Amino acid sequence: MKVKQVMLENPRTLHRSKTLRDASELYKQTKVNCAPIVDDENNVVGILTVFRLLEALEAGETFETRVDEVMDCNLQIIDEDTCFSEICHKPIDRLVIFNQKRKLTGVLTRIDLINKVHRALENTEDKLAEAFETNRKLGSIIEATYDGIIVVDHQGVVQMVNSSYFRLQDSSHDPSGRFLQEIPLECCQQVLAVYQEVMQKGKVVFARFQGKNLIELTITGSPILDEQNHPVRVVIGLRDFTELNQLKLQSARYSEELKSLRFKDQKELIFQDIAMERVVQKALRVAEVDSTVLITGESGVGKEVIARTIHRNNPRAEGPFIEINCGAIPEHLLESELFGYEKGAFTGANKEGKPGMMELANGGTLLLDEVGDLPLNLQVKLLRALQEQEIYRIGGRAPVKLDVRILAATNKNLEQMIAEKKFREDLFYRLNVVPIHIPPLRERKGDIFPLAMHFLERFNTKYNYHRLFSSEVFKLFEKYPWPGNIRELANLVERLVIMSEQDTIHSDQLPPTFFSKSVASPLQISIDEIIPLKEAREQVESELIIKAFKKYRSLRRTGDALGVAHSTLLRKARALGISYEE
Ligand SMILES: Nc1ncnc2c1ncn2[C@@H]1O[C@H](COP(=O)(O)OP(=O)(O)OP(=O)(O)O)[C@@H](O)[C@H]1O
Repeated sequence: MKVKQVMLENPRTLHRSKTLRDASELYKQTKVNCAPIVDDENNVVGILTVFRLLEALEAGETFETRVDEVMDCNLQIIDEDTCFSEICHKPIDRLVIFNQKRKLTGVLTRIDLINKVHRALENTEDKLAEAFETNRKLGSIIEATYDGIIVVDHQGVVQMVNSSYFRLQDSSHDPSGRFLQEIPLECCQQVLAVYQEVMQKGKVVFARFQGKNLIELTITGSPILDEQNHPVRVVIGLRDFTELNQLKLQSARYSEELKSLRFKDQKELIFQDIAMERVVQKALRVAEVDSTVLITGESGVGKEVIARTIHRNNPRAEGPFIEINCGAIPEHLLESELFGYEKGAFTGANKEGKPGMMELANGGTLLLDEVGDLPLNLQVKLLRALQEQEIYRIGGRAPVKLDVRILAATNKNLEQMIAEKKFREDLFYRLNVVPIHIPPLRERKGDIFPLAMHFLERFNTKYNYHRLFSSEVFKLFEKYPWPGNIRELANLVERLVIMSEQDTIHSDQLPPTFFSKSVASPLQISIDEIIPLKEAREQVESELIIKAFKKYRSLRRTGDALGVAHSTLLRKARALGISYEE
């Protein structure tokens, strides 16, 4: 502290001819207790303190006495930049302070000094209290930090640790005061290496530590530098990822459990065979994203069921699931069904116009079932819609934005159709982003029993029966090739439940196809002449359909017997020119 910081600045002076009365007036006015006395040239010639004035009065002087008669001439002259510690032993009453140009700038009196020191003390106390509070706050922040903290000095001695540190240490012993290499931590060597590197480089250093039992730490060393930028202390932070890893593991386990619960929750999706389990796993995986999926498999294997499973497990699950059967809608209506139309687009159109299935599926999923039956001109339009993510209604000019997840299903061999130029290759690749093939029921025999039981329970509940299958029935079920797949199985079980006269359903109630040779060996067809395969197929199909129509006289039962969906049956009959009356 310099003298100029504690002196009384620019004191009022008294001319040496002034009296003690003038001096006492000056003290009263300026509330000071001393005054430098100057001569005609304004040189300081003495100093008169209150104490000296009182002494003079006591000794018999009067208020009319001149100040230069009683002033103290033994002046102590000090430079204002002198350190206070150098002058504090001198008689303070008499200090007159000059600046470097020898100009009077202040006086130092005892009372002023006491006041100043008192104020400075008060100030220091406030600052100390502030520092104490900041220290306390910093301390509690360090304590509250989840990371373990070790502060190490430049000699490698631990100065302090926070309480989080003890989570990582095997014992509760405070390592403060010990050398860093002695701290009881599994990662002690790595901590030491970090400390040494920080001390060398004076920069922040990171390291990773992988211990036993999923223990994983990030070690950070940060230097505290002195004024010459040399590290004097190192703050080491230990961030523990162990719990995070455990949580990750736990959450992975939960999500696995959730997945298997979801498996079980697919009430409409019964499976036990490993082949089908793979299909379902693939479907659930692809459900997490929005890729286009092409589901293939024979009629009735469950393509639509898998499509619904994908939708239900997709973030779009709350959105609509719209299915359009491209094979069941007459060609001239299909376009307006798919894309919709504006009012007055064509004769017979709804006056208000109508949104198409693609538009209705916005925010959800669109299943293009029997996509192989899509006429070529619509294949082009569909491809454009999928690429542009927008459609035009028939007669509409403004595009409608699409946000639809597309699933397509078919029982046709699209690759063969491409070769025959009946299906566009570019559309095929656009749809076949993720292929899912569902094997026929005869190739996943493990599903026959659970499916049969599932349908038995469903129809028992529906019709309020308590039917059971005899064991021979299951044996025959397993041998049967199920050309109509699960649809055929479901229909058969429903029929057996209704038609059976007793609760146990025996094998003799099964249709003759279950006992025909064809089950064991392929059908014998006699061939008289060589004809093109396509023609032969059409002949066989048409004979079979006519025969089955005659026998069953019901579209549904005919379909069941031939193992095809009604829509497929109708389409085939139409294509072969077979008229059908129930
Ligand atoms: N795994 C399954 N669990 C329970 N029911 C199933 C399963 N797979 C299919 N089904 C049922 O079988 C019937 C036929 O299934 P789906 O319509 O999904 O077959 P598809 O392959 O789409 O047939 P198509 O090619 O004729 O359209 C439906 O009634 C469906 O509920």
